[in-house]
Amino acid sequence: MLRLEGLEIRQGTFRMGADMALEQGRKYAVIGPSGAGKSTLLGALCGFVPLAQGRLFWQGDEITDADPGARPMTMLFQDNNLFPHLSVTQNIGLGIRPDLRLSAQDKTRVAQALARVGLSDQAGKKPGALSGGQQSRAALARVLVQAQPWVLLDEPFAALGPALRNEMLDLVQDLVTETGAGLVMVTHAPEDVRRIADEVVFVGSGRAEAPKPAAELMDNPPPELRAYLG
Ligand SMILES: Nc1ncnc2c1ncn2[C@@H]1O[C@H](COP(=O)(O)OP(=O)(O)OP(=O)(O)O)[C@@H](O)[C@H]1O
Repeated sequence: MLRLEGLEIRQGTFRMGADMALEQGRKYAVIGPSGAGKSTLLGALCGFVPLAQGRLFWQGDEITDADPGARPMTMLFQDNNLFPHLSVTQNIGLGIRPDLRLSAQDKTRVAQALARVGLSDQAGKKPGALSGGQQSRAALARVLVQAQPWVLLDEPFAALGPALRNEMLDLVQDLVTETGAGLVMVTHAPEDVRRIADEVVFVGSGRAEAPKPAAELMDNPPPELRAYLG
């Protein structure tokens, strides 16, 4: 369990609070108006945004001040964070060892991850030579080799068309189910929530609300969420 205990997060004059527990293996969608603090919340979980107050626990161990690399999570951003001068294989290898000194076993893991996302035949290419969907697949393969208990996605597929976005969401869903990872995904699209999320964290009015079951909440949204959904 990932426990957010009395968090206060500040970015300049912006402030938000969060107090909740996220259960291992569940899929959470983070939704709310633009500027409400969704990305800030993910940044705070990953250690990119410092906490002004409160404590963060993973499986009972405090990780409030842990370096981003020492936390039990991988973050995937919209731009996929692929290095343009490295091949797809090397980009994925970075998820195992930043110096790319990979053992035979590591190389096998990279090849398996590439196969799992359907990119074996693109392994030697640079990211610039891949389509948008293939770049997303490469980024997901890197998430896969990192094998962290939590995967955090910040509007990862917003630049893709609807059919491709659904394909990627289904792939994410399959990958987290296969690996038992938990998922926290920021999205603006209610249909994404229905497609993938078990629970919803609504961010608004300076607070990230504790998670609520997705189907129930989307069928019967409270006033603030109803106003956001339009
Ligand atoms: N580096 C920063 N310095 C100062 N203020 C910041 C910084 N980053 C974000 N903010 C402010 O924090 C608030 C929350 O921003 P955040 O990006 O988390 O919102 P969001 O809900 O993810 O929005 P969107 O849906 O538009 O991506 C905003 O008011 C923003 O202006």
